[in-house]
Amino acid sequence: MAKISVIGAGTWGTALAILLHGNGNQVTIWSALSGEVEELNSTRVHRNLPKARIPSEIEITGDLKSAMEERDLLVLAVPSVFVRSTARRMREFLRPGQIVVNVAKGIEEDTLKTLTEIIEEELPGVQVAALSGPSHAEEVSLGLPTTCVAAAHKRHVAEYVQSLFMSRIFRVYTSPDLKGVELGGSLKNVIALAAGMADGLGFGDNTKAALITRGIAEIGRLGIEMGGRAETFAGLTGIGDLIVTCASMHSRNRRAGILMGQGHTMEEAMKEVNMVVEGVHSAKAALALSRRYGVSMPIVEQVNAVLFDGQPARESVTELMLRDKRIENAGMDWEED
Ligand SMILES: NC(=O)C1=CN([C@@H]2O[C@H](COP(=O)(O)OP(=O)(O)OC[C@H]3O[C@@H](n4cnc5c(N)ncnc54)[C@H](OP(=O)(O)O)[C@@H]3O)[C@@H](O)[C@H]2O)C=CC1
Ligand SMILES: O=C(CO)COP(=O)(O)O
Repeated sequence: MAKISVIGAGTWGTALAILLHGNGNQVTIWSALSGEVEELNSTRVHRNLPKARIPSEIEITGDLKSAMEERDLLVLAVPSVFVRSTARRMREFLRPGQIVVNVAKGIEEDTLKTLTEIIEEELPGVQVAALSGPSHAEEVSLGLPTTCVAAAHKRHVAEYVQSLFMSRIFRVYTSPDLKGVELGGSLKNVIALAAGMADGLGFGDNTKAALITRGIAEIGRLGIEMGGRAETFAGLTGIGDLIVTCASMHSRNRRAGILMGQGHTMEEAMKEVNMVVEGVHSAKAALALSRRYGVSMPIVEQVNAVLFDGQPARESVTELMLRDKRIENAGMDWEED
């Protein structure tokens, strides 16, 4: 049995806390918000997971010091925009040997850093990992079979995280490709916004398949240029997570995209979804990275135009359809005629 604290009491943090408790670990949930601590302590149910009871053995606290004391593993589950500030708050309580596993998906807009890079910067010397994959909290909390990947620079860190999360309903693979795993998990949210917009516009399965396929091509092009491995983008944290996020009604990004496709503004869509829509926070970073690395990302460009330049989603589709004619795979060509 390990002692684990989940730092962040959102939908995902809560679902993972219940899973880790079910695996026989001693689990604490910490929230930055005192109202949330009180609500969860009194109801023992997260508002977005109404069918999943939080067992009474899980302590829920707003005291970060006590939540970090003598813990083997710290699961960082706050939205990406709070990762830096939360890691900074954790610095004075972190002890040697404690492992931090990040489960949020995003890229910092100002620095273009991945979330584990931010954690390493704020918590020097920490052993860090990322857990990612096609995994909606709503389904994990119901015990529906799910697969994820634990990625870390060090094999023993990845295998430790694997051993704690792995269960009958939650299969965990390991990967040394931390960069690729994190990029796949954050960039797919931007493409999922586009898939939602297509749904909101009333387009069909052909359009969805096109966005998923061309979307993973964009993600892979950038990810490989940044040092990620091609195999990772063909795996659970790449195409796997992209498929679930573009197809599932649980997806916050897809739902926000649907609303925008129906004509709502980005602000209206985020308010209506009322949970973190990470693609909106990662879209500018994705575009900036595509320019920094000289990689073409036409879907990401169009999502940015809709989000930030007021371009109607329907116009973006036309722009994508009428781009210059090209070969499907730039790495492939004919012998000269
Ligand atoms: N939900 C899912 O299925 C999955 C989510 N993820 C990732 O996990 C991360 C968290 O998502 P999720 O749990 O769904 O998000 P939610 O929207 O459910 O929860 C966000 C949480 O952040 C809290 N919060 C608000 N302000 C702060 C602050 N200053 N510091 C720290 N926390 C704060 C919110 O409190 P309040 O509600 O009171 O505002 C809320 O508890 C995201 O990066 C997401 O992409 C990854 C895989 C699956
Ligand atoms: O990352 C996720 C599933 O793997 C969650 O996606 P959404 O944030 O779009 O719900």
